[in-house]
Amino acid sequence: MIRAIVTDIEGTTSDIRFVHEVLFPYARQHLAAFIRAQQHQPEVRAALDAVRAEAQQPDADLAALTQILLGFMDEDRKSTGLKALQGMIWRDGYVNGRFTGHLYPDVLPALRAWREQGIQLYVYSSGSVAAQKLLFGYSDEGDITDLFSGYFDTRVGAKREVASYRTIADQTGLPAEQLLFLSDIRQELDAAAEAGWNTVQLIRGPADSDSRHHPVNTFSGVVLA
Ligand SMILES: CSCCC(=O)C(=O)COP(=O)(O)O
Ligand SMILES: [Mg+2]
Repeated sequence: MIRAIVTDIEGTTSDIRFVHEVLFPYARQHLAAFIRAQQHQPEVRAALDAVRAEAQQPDADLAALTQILLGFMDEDRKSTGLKALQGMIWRDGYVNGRFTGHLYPDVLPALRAWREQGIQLYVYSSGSVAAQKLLFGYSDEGDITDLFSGYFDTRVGAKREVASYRTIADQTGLPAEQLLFLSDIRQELDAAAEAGWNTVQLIRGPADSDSRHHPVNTFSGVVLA
């Protein structure tokens, strides 16, 4: 019996185009000015140090860091330091009404129905936990963060690593067979399945013929065993 559902964001609850055509360009546009202005804030300093370590450039100055971060963005690298900075930059965009977090129309009714059935809901995304809370806090449908019991990001590990799903299971306090992961990416679902989780693949675009995961086009197609 499924007792908790963990959902991915990009391509699952929300359109990839919102992330790649709205969020990522906004972060790119504001990156240099943001790190120049906020470099002494402890959480910004920590993220910049993490980027220096990841890039193996311990002495990188702000100009070098900006180039490193733009390169990480170009390769859509799921760098924890980059993701932390993107989340901080997006805050202004959400708060000032420049954009709202995209939600497919089938998502909110399903999340509400699952909560009414007593199922716990969690988020697992490469976007930082702060960025996840912003997307759902300033979503197209308003603030829906009260639906979620917790949020996980790459600090528990990468989404294609089996160990990440074992860590999340430990943190929910539930056995793997009572957990369901929703994602559009086959390799993430493979890792979750190897950790013993149930999986369902969201197919918001073209079919994935190589996948062994149960495919659905919308959250309303998710059937809980
Ligand atoms: C929190 S929304 C931004 C998502 C993001 O930065 C990203 O890299 C997409 O990651 P996901 O794991 O949701 O595919
Ligand atoms: Mg995804």
